[in-house]
This record gives sequence, C-alpha cells and structure tokens, in this order.
Amino acid sequence: MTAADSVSPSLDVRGLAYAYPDGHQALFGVDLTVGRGERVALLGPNGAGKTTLVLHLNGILTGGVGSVAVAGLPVDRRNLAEIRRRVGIVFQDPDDQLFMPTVREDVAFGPASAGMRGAELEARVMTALDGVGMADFADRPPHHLSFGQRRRVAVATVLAMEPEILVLDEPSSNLDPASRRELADILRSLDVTVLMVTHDLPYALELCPRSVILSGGVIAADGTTQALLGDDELMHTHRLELPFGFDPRSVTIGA
Ligand SMILES: Nc1ncnc2c1ncn2[C@@H]1O[C@H](COP(=O)(O)OP(=O)(O)OP(=O)(O)O)[C@@H](O)[C@H]1O
Repeated sequence: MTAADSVSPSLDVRGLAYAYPDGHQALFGVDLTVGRGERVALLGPNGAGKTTLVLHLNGILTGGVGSVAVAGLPVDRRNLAEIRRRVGIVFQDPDDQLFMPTVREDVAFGPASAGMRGAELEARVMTALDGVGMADFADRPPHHLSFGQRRRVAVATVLAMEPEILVLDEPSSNLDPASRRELADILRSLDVTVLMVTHDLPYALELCPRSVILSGGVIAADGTTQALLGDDELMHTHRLELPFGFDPRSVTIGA
C-alpha cells in the first residue's frame, strides 16, 4: 500500500470539467484545494454539480478534463484501490453502506477486504466504533439500530479504512436535534480532513470554518462559512437560504 504523501494537500482539484454521456455539462473547470485537517462545507443549490464533483473524488466518475489528486496521488484508473481507501464517502442513506449481519462485521468489511486480519483488524474496528460512540453496539445487527445510530456506524465503516479525507453527503439529514448535535461533536473530534455536502447551512456553520459555494458547475465563492452565510447578496444569487431569523454571526464556530 502506498503511503499518503504528507506534504500535499488532502485534496487538490484542478480545472475539473465534466459532461455526462448525454452531453449535459455539469462542471466547468472547478479548482478546489483542501488542506490537511480542514473541515470544508460544499454548498450550492440543487443541480449545482456537488454530487458530480464528489463522484470524481474517488473515481466513480472519470473521463473529465482536469485533474484530481488525494494526498498527492492522482485519481485515475490505475490507482483506484488506493484512492478508494483514501477517500471515504459516507452516503446520505446509511443502508447503502450497511449490509452485514453485525455492526462489527460491517466495520471490519473494508479493512478485511484489504487483507487485515486478527488482533489488528479487531483493534481497527473498535477504534472506529469508539470514534463514533458505538463500541457497545458491535454485536448488534445494523437493522436493529435507529437511523442516527446507523449513520454513525456508516461513518465508522469509512473511518476503519483510515481515510485521508472523509466526504459526507448531507450528514444531518433525518436526524433529530440531539442526534444532529452528537454527530457534530463526533465529527469535530475526529482527526481527519472533512468535506461535507449539505443544504443545512446552520450545520455547515457549526462544523466547518470554511465553505465553498458551487453554483452552475463553477466555484462561485470560497471563504469563511460565517462570511459567506452573512453575505445576503451572495446567498440570494445562489439560492441559498438560512432558516428564518437565523443570524450566522450568533454562532460560535467549533474549531
Ligand atoms: N447521470 C446524469 N446524466 C445527465 N445529467 C446528469 C446526471 N446526473 C446529474 N446530471 C445533471 O448534472 C447537473 C449537476 O447534478 P448534481 O447531481 O451534481 O447536482 P447537485 O449539486 O448534487 O444537486 P442536489 O443538491 O440536487 O443534489 C444537474 O443539472 C443534473 O441534472
């Protein structure tokens, strides 16, 4: 297994342009660099190209113009196994990621597929489950857990691969306020680079010091989440709306 390059940024996207096979151009030259340990929210209206961008990060989509590198390693067909270890994507529906009889087996699946066995595997699984506060649930069937607990286990399945970057698609969706807060605390406690795609702007503000707005297939803004969400004209232009009465200056951002 290639060691991740410790000097390069976690993610380096340069000039990424992509048209779907039907000819629809979804990305028009995206540049995005995310440094080690940063937490960045990827914001933008429906159809902006956020999913298209994310699917390029681990090579699910390829064939566009430009380049994507993860910790210095270019995303291309020859590197896909290592890239998929480095880029952990947590999809919106945890049931897309949980399919084994027990939580432990689900979390073990990735590292075991990469050849890990025995005490090393068990330690890896328990560290990942501890990280999301689910160690006590290791022997439970995932389908007996609540939605919020299943989402945490889905995060653990990705953490067990010790990714360079954790990509979360709408992590707060369908969570009650307590689960939402608990997941935010967990994500803040992790020592990993985070890219979070979300329409939940208060959650972006709570978790991510930096945000990027993708709109019409281009990066329209990149700055502190507080500054972006506080810019009424920018928000209006890109169809981003804060909940009524929400003042982004009133939130203390967790570093
Ligand atoms: N398989 C596909 N074939 C053709 N066009 C597609 C395909 N998937 C997405 N698109 C188009 O590409 C554009 C970007 O879509 P994408 O799903 O990346 O947006 P998004 O920002 O993730 O939106 P949302 O917030 O609604 O999830 C949209 O215009 C969409 O219709």
